[in-house]
Amino acid sequence: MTDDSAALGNDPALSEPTPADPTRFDPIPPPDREARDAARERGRRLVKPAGSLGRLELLGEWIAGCQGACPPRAFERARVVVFAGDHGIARAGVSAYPSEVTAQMVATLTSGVGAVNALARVADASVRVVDMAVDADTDPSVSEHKVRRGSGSIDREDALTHDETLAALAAGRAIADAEIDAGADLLVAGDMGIGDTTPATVLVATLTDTEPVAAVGRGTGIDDNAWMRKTSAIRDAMRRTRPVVRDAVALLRTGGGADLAAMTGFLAQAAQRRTPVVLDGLVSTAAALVAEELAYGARAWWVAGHRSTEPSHTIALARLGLEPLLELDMRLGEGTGAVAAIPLLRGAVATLSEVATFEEAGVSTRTGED
Ligand SMILES: O=C(O)c1ccc[n+]([C@@H]2O[C@H](COP(=O)([O-])O)[C@@H](O)[C@H]2O)c1
Ligand SMILES: Cc1cc2nc[nH]c2cc1C
Repeated sequence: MTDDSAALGNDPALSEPTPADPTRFDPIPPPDREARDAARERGRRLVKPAGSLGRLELLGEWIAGCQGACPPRAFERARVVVFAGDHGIARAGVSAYPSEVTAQMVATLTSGVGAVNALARVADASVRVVDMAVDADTDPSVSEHKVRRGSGSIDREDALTHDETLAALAAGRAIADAEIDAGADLLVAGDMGIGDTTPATVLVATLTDTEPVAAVGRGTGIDDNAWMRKTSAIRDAMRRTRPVVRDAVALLRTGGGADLAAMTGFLAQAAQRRTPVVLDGLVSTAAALVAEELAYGARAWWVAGHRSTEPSHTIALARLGLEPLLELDMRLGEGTGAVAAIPLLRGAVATLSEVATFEEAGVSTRTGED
């Protein structure tokens, strides 16, 4: 949810499915200004002191703009897609956990017993897991879009080939299309991948020209020795990513991974299809930063669910101009921070649609007003 909302047209033809070239986007339409203004006006008439619901009011206005409707409708199908992948850089000792956890967690999340599954049930959202590059054989129900087993070790080689990068971007876009066509009206991109905070930090630090030491974080909870290895890995990877900073596809190829590329396509395509997204932590926000490079204006369709403890998450949010809804010191990924915020979005819709106006309730308005 950003403040700028330059008025472009509202042409439904812009909501086309993914074209043959996965890097090409039509101009991203902004959310509907009229519906947003109508929501602001309606908010003023509701039976409460003006502005007293604080940022919940802005959230409701943003949702009204995304839906092009005032009052906004209750979300009917909130959907979390968890993008899973392994990263060669994990072999450099940059995580507190071994790579095999990725495949094990894919099975856990698919069985519905992970943290994101529990939070999603509370938020009335459903969860889908997709294996983009897990370094193991996973269930065919999740591996339809798999690009490879493990992305390259970005300190010394590309994460992906050019064709794999395009395939992952296209997969993310196709997944967004399929979810929206199936009725999804609110999307979350979650992540699961041991080592993935290293490439995510590389993408953010490269795009924001940040020094590795200012961007590096503790990920799954690394000790000081692993922190030094991770900082060196980020530094080495950035030697390879800096020269391609202006080329989003080359950036994903050199410093990203198949999961990050798919999330990038997913987030940009959601905006192309006028579907609001709740961003999660560092990894989804790093992909969002790249998606904004590919599809300028996409950020107007995203709200930040929370602020993770990762320093580069704060850096990425600042660059996108997004203020997170929650600050709970979460650092799990999977989409958990985004899903934790969904009840706030539901509350913003409910207040705009269910609260009576002063007139309806027969309550006196502010002193000095007619
Ligand atoms: O989203 C975040 O901000 C976040 C912060 C720290 C860790 N994670 C999760 O932990 C894993 C990556 O941590 P690491 O230390 O292995 O790079 C990966 O599965 C992420 O989903 C996620
Ligand atoms: C157990 C576990 C679960 C996770 N979920 C997201 N990242 C994770 C990392 C670990 C280690």
